[in-house]
This record gives sequence, C-alpha cells and structure tokens, in this order.
Amino acid sequence: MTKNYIAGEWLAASEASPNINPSNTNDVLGEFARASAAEAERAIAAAYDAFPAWSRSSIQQRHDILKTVGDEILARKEELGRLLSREEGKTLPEGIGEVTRAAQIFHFFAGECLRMAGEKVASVRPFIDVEITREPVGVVGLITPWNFPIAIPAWKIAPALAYGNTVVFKPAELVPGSAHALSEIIIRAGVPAGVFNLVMGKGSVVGEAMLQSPKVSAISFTGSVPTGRRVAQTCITADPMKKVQLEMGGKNPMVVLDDADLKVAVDCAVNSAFFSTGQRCTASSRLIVTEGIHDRFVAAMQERMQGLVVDDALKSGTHIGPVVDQGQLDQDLKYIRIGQEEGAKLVAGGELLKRDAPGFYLAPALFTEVSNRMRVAQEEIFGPVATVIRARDYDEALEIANDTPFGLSSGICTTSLKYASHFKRNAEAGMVMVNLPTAGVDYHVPFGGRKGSSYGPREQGRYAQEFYTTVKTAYTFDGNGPYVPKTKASE
Ligand SMILES: NC(=O)C1=CN([C@@H]2O[C@H](COP(=O)(O)OP(=O)(O)OC[C@H]3O[C@@H](n4cnc5c(N)ncnc54)[C@H](OP(=O)(O)O)[C@@H]3O)[C@@H](O)[C@H]2O)C=CC1
Ligand SMILES: O=C(O)CCC(=O)C(=O)O
Repeated sequence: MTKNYIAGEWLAASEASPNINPSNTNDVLGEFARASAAEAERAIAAAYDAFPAWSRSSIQQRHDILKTVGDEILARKEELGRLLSREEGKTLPEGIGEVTRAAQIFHFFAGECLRMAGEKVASVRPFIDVEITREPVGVVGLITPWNFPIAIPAWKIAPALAYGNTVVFKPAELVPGSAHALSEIIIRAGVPAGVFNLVMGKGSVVGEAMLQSPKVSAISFTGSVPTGRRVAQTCITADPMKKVQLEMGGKNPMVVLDDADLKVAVDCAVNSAFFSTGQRCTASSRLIVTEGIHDRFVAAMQERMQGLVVDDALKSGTHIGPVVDQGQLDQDLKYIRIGQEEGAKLVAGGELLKRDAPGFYLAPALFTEVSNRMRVAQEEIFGPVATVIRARDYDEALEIANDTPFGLSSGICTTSLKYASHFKRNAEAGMVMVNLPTAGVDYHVPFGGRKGSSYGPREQGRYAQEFYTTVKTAYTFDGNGPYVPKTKASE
C-alpha cells in the first residue's frame, strides 16, 4: 500500500502516511504512499506515452475492461463498502451504496464505449461531405476529494478511459485505501501499462505537478472552492492551456412550504442536512421554511433529531458516522460558534460526543432564527450543521433560496404542482429536487451546478463526453464534380 501504480508497475513511494479510522483513531488502516513531484512526473510521462495506442484501442477492449471493473466492484461491494466506511466514516449502508453506485458507473460507461457516434452532414458546397467526430483529449489528471472516495473517482476514471484518454489519478490523502482498492481492480481488469496511473500524495505536490505539466491536457477536479479556483487559474494560464472541469461546494437550499407533508419535509431535511455527516456538496444546510409551518417543522425536526444515532460508522444501527478528521471537526465547531455569535439560536445538537472509542463524533446541530445574511447561512460548512430560515411566503422563500454564491442543488417540499413547477424553472441551481433530499443523485444523468459550485462541462451520464472528448470537423471533397469555392457556394 506504500506503492503507487506508475507505467504498469507498483513502485515504492519516497514517503508514506498513515490512514486513520475517524470512528476510532486508534485504528490505523495502514501506511499509504505519498509520492514526490518526480514520481508524479513519471506517471504523467507514462500516461503521455500510452495515449497514442489507447486512443486508437478498440471500443470492445475498452468496454470489456470497464465491464470487468464494474463486475468485480459489485461482487465485492460489502468488503469495499466496509473499507470505505472505516476510512471515511460514512455508515456501512452508505458505504455499500456508494460502492454499488461506482460499479453501476463503470457498467454505464462500458455501454457508452459501444455507443460512440459522430455525425455526417451535407456541406453547403457540392461533392463535399462533413463529418463531426469526437476524439479523446489526451492525458487527463483526476483530482478527487475524500467525501466520496470510490464514486467520485469512478465517475471521472470510467468516462476518461471509455472515451480513449489516459489517466493520472490523484485521490485525497485522507482516503488512500479506497483509491488503492479501486486501482487494483482497474489494473486487474487489464488496462495496458501507462493507461491508468495511481499517484497518492499531497495535493500541493502531486496535484501541482499535474497542473504544471504540459503533457497533461485536461484536469477534472472535485473539492473546495479555493483549491478549485487555483486549479482553474493554473489550467487557463498554462501553456498550452488545459481543459478544466470543477465541481466545488454548495450551500444548498431546501424550501418547505405551508402545504408540505410534514413527515416528507422532515425526512428530506434530516437526510439532506445530516446523513453522510453533512459531508456532501449536495447537502442542504439552509432550510427555508414558510411562516405557517415553521414552528411545527422545527418541533418535528427536534423530535426526529433526538432519535438519530451518532456512532461508529460500522456499527449496525448507526445513522450518522463521525466527522472525517480533526480539521473538518474544527471547522464544524468553528461555524457553530460563529452561528451563536451571529445571534442564531442553537435548538439541537452541536456538542461533541463520547463513544466507546476515540473518534470525531459531533451531535448534528440545528439553528433557528437565522437570517440569510449570516455566515452560517452563506458559507459552506461541510458538516452536520443546518440552519432554519423563516420566509413569509413562497416568493420570499425562492428569493432566499437563490440568494447564495453557490448553485449546485436546490429542493422544495410542497404538495402544490403550481409551486413545484415554478421552483423547478426558477431555482438557480444545476439540480432541483421536489419532495426529495437535495443529495443522492442518479448515476446516469448530468451532475453539476451553477455560479460558484461548478465550472466547465457537466459530469456523469452521456454529458461526460463534453469534457472527456474534443470535437473534430472533417471536410472531404470526393472529386465527383468540380470543386466549388466557398465564396461561390454562398452566392
Ligand atoms: N464539492 C465537493 O464535493 C467537496 C467539497 N469539499 C470542500 O472542501 C473543504 C476542504 O476539503 P479538502 O478535501 O481539503 O478540499 P481540497 O479542495 O483541499 O481537496 C480536494 C482535492 O484537491 C487536492 N488539492 C489540494 N491542494 C491542491 C493543489 N494546490 N493543487 C491540486 N490539487 C490540490 C487535495 O489533495 P489532498 O487533500 O490530498 O492534499 C484533494 O485531492 C471541505 O470542508 C468542503 O467545504 C470537500 C470535499 C468534496
Ligand atoms: O449527493 C450525491 O449523490 C453526490 C454528492 C457528491 O458528489 C459530493 O458531495 O461530492
């Protein structure tokens, strides 16, 4: 595990770092590789050299490899789910669910390999055909976060390989175990040497090496806004410029209207705000609730939160696992203090919890009397901390929902078709949910947002080809008649 996979070989890294279970910090999952910039450059060179052959490989070969990867992930979903939950802290059902989703993503893109199509169109000139095709981009650098350690790598690696690119994969340092296990499966499925490279290490070293290398043509990044901005700036000012795709934060609103089914609204809010310990970019931490249901909603939330079990991610019966690490816990606690200082009322949770083993346990927190101008209502916390914002009516709720620098996901709970339809059209977000949690998306449709949440083409589903391919338009004069210059043709 202290090795990276570079140019078809597992190579010992110059350094290693421990992988710690956030449910029990005495439990060390192992030591994992921490690559140097030189090791990253070696992986990039290998991917660059492997590109010409892989970009022309048969779609059958690519299909078979991706299908085999999906099959093995699915066959081992319990074991991989356990590993994921142990290193990241989401509950075992969430971990197994994520692993299953990763398998489905590989299966989906295996199918996409066989559906690659271009267009043949008539030219405006006689005896000329125009063909529009898609070609792979080259070496793609994939930089992934810790909160979906298998699914996010899957939804970047699978389309990258399917469309004929070669890959350098840099997972987040906090979750090397899942990255290592996924990489072993990809390698076992038969990717040729150099086509797929795993480089575990620090973002500031390995990530930077990818950003600086002229051999990398495109970067797909998921993570925080500050790092995302830096990635984009570097890609755009690089020579040659790189294609870039960013998925960053969210401060997703969930509107609850007077006519909502209270049980549905509370289910959606608890899931959106607290499941996966609130560590989802699609989590909702802004619950915007209209006057007529506000007090009943808050009371029902408080009651429901009393029954939430926060404990070891692997224990059966746990609803919410620990926060991922001390740094994230400090951030959550900092925002709980900020909320109190800003005058919001903490009506549930927010305290550290002791469990059988030392871990990062935080009781999910709910604030009321929140104004949308408060920092807790505007800044991404990325933990189990939710705010309730009171709205006069639907119009004000929509205005508040859209009043954020982010635009990833947006939800509404209502039994009114009129308001649901209006919200779907007017929510300034890439994804809109009606009577559903803001988090938990399908794997075969586009994923991404607007404003400060995303940049570049969407991920997932067929839309992934926008990023992982580049369009070529080819003109052929067939010689069956006289060549007619463009100027004449348009006369
Ligand atoms: N939109 C989303 O899905 C996610 C959003 N976040 C947000 O980000 C915050 C911090 O999480 P964190 O994981 O630290 O997010 P980061 O943005 O720091 O990390 C995301 C990835 O980028 C890498 N990275 C860090 N610095 C650089 C760099 N200079 N160049 C290239 N790559 C780099 C990281 O490497 P490494 O960490 O290994 O050094 C990691 O693989 C969270 O609190 C949350 O607000 C976090 C996760 C997912
Ligand atoms: O909500 C989901 O299903 C996906 C969330 C996600 O991708 C993220 O938090 O990074």
